[in-house]
Amino acid sequence: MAATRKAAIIGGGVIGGGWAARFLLNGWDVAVFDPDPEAERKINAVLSNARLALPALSDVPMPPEGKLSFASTMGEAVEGAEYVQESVSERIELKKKVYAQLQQANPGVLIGSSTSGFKASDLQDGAANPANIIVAHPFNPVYLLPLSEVSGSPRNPPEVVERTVQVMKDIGMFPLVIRAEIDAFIGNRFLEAVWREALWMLKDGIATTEEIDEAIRMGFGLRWGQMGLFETYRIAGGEAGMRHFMAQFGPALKWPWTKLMDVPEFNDELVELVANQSDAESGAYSIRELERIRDQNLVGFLRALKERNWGAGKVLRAHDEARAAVFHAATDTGPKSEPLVMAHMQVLPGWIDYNGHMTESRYYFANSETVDNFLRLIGAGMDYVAAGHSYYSAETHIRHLGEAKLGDRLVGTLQIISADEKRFRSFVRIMKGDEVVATVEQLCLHVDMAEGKAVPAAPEVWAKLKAIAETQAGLPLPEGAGRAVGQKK
Ligand SMILES: NC(=O)C1=CN([C@@H]2O[C@H](COP(=O)(O)OP(=O)(O)OC[C@H]3O[C@@H](n4cnc5c(N)ncnc54)[C@H](O)[C@@H]3O)[C@@H](O)[C@H]2O)C=CC1
Ligand SMILES: C[N+](C)(C)CC(=O)CC(=O)[O-]
Repeated sequence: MAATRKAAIIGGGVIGGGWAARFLLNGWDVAVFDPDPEAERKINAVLSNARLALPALSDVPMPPEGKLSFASTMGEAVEGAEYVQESVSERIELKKKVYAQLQQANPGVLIGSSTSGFKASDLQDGAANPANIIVAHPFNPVYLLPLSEVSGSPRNPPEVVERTVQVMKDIGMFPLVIRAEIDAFIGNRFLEAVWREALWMLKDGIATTEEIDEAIRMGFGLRWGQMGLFETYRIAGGEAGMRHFMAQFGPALKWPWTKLMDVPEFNDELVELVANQSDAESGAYSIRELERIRDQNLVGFLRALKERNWGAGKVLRAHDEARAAVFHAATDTGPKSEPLVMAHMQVLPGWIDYNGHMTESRYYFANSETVDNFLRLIGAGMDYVAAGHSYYSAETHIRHLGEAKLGDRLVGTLQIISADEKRFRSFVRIMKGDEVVATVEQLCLHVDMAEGKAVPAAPEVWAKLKAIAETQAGLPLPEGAGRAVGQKK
């Protein structure tokens, strides 16, 4: 087992709480330092929401959750930490003071800042070790949205950028390295333009907060989340693509379509206008309720992207694959005279039914995971299928013996009861610790997929299957094997 990694989160507000949840749910220990006496309560509230949302994006077991602690000093928080995410309020003098204390306590530690707009050079000025301070700007909610804008200065050696990128990847984020230092990076420069336009429209009485939100969520907001700006406009150019789009809409750059050159005056009147309309639009919900609604919408959206291996969905798949490799490494790799450990699984949020238990179809899925890994082991994995042969299930009997609930970790073991060149009969136990929660007995036939009929397996596949069957031949017939539905014991 690899040693648990530790991150220190300095500042436990909206963003620090989100980072804490992402690190913890990815198996890191987290120490938070925040002088606010309410910080612990707030972080735990964010964490409860994150526990409902982030695991719902995963199709492989989550790593065991890391330990959360609240440090009484910054030195205590950063002790033994591999990485610090600074998330204190957006005031440069405060951030610099924090870096001085952190670097005094742990001079070599890598510090990523959540700043929404300060350049790395500005944050580094006057620091004892400027090379180790870099921007890692996230988007809210940090535990669901993968983007982290990694922005360094010439004072950051390439290894610091690379280490930051690696930490972000290790917690399932998409690190976007910004190639030139600019205020507010890419995301906020863009959002600021949209924000300014929206404030003008409010101030000029053109639209309400609700109407502006509807314009986004009923239309272009849905496009941006899956294709961004340029890919969307490329399609808007029709078959002639981007060039036609530019020819048609380029002249609009000179038309009065935007007020971006001006900034509305930021005064109490503007604040009241925005805040009152926002209360009228969304005040019926508490912030935590809105967060949960937002999270569940994002989970559905992200899962759709994951299904299609597109955009942010690609990042989710890659993160699953990296974690799956850890669990695959803990499965058996050869014959053994006891049931083979073939799959590690976790009851994830999407697996639960209205009774609060693992839903029926997931028992079949748990068997498939176990048998599919077994097929890979005997050389009948995806390459074999692509070459035209596969094992098809012909008969399956599931017995439900115990309960599996949200978060439970399950292991699938497989025993071969009988096998020949054309078929095998397997007996899978779905285990929760020492308890058998289900058994799945199955007959699989080896099939020529083009012919659609059972044929002998390739000699090398049969040799591996036979070796396992022979090694397990001395095992007693499992209790329950061969039972009919409803049969008395
Ligand atoms: N709220 C947002 O949407 C986003 C904010 N950010 C950035 O994240 C950072 C934090 O912002 P939020 O979480 O929104 O603010 P926040 O106001 O929710 O939290 C800031 C926290 O810092 C704590 N703090 C103040 N002085 C401290 C000190 N000396 N040591 C430790 N903690 C201290 C405060 O008690 C507070 O809990 C800012 O740099 C902000 O620009 C980045 C992305 C999005
Ligand atoms: C409003 N904001 C500048 C703090 C926003 C961000 O920095 C990113 C986000 O989550 O939109």
